[in-house]
Amino acid sequence: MTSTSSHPQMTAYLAHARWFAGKGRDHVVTDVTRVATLPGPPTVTIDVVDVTYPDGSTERYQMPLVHHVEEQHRIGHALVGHGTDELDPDAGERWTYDAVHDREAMAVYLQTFCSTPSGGEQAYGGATFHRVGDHELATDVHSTLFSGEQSNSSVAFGDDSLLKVFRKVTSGRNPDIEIHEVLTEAENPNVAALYGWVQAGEDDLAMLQQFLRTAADGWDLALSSVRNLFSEADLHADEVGGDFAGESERLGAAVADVHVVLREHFGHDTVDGASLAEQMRVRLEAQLAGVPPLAPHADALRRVFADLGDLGRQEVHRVHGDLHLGQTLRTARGWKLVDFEGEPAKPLAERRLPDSPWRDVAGMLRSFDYAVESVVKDLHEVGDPGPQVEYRAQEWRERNRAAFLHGYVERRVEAGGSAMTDAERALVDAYEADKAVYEVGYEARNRPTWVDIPLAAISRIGDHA
Ligand SMILES: Nc1ncnc2c1ncn2[C@@H]1O[C@H](COP(=O)(O)OP(=O)(O)O)[C@@H](O)[C@H]1O
Ligand SMILES: O=P(O)(O)O[C@H]1O[C@H](CO)[C@@H](O[C@H]2O[C@H](CO)[C@@H](O)[C@H](O)[C@H]2O)[C@H](O)[C@H]1O
Repeated sequence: MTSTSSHPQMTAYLAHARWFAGKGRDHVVTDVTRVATLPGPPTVTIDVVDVTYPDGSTERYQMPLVHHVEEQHRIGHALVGHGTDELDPDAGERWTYDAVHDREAMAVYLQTFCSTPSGGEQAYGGATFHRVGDHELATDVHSTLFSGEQSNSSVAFGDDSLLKVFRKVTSGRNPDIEIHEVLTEAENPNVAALYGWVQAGEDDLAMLQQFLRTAADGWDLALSSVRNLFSEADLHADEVGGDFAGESERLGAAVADVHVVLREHFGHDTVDGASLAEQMRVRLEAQLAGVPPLAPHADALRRVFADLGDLGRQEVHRVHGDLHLGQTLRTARGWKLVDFEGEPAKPLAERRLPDSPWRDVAGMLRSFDYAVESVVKDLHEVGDPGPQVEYRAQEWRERNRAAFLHGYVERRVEAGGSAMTDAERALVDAYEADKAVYEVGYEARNRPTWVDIPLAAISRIGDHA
């Protein structure tokens, strides 16, 4: 059922939603399609809205909605609209809210998953709920919306399961679900187990997975290690409390383990190394047009990619695609990787293509640089941290990058792969430059005060080119 009249309330709600990519641009919700009504009470619907921009481009977003007869003051911040619902006029006047903010609505989602048979599926209108494995979902629990929601909305059910509602609807299999399903079936210990998902036709709408109760964010852990080091400027990284190198090495092994499963399951191929270098050059040229701070480094970067030399054939397979410390969680049972959606800006079809595993490795290496430099940046805000801190920063960066790489390569060799070749080392260096180029664009758009971190890395690369 679709409504094509104007939707001013929905248009206004999107303008302030954190996950709405069109914030700050003129936009209008042109169509609303009701995909499903879930068995309540309260009445919960899954709507998909079409957003149109002045240049004629369109995007689709998912809006799980809860419709109450009475106003719900406790979730007033999530009010989408009040009045008669065009898609259900017989229901009379209702107060409609973004469902992820409402515990009663989330209990309906959970109940719907519970009544879906293990390993089976159940359809509600145009939405199909799927269950994976035999985990018995806890139902006597409260739901909590994660406050850091960015491109999606994540809701924890107690400390048992986690629902991730994908906001931007893109046609085709969502790589996060697809990869979690494969790694769960392979019993890989480095991800949260997949418990189920919601699908509408060809589109994946949401994913239910194991809640990692003992998880600590890898980015936060790395920052506290750096801060520890800086608090004792006379001590080396291996002498001061909070040394991270052991964790970095284990994280490298975890990434290698995940790569082994992805390679086996989705298959692998080889491509001419020169074509990977050419892709980096093309990405650079595309970024240069819209990101002025990159311009002074353009020639040095072009040289880095042009000088890659004869890399021979290089292996490609499915990878994470946007790996950094913020996508890692340290639990009591070791490291877990999250968010296999790939680079957010890329079209979905491209994110599912095989890619070089060294791209993920380079993403993590860049992240160790980010961790240390973001703490240095904080120190600069309160005065000059002095040369000793710069020296320690470099020490932390090199120590943890080396440990991660060692952990990765060693596990790869244990799994039957080869040691790192000179060509692969050159490829990792180039992927780091490539990622730093992407980061300059990302920071210029989202966090302009951070742009110096990838720019400084590019300058260092340029000095050696
Ligand atoms: N299975 C999980 N258990 C507990 N916390 C998780 C789990 N998966 C992700 N998280 C937390 O939720 C945050 C958002 O998850 P993520 O998959 O990166 O969503 P998004 O696509 O919105 O960025 C992560 O930074 C992580 O801290
Ligand atoms: O939103 P995603 O997590 O998919 O990734 C995007 O945002 C990241 C920032 O949160 C960005 O990562 C960059 O900043 C990180 C620190 O905040 C740092 O660890 C990464 O190395 C750095 O690339 C990521 O690139 C972007 O795709």
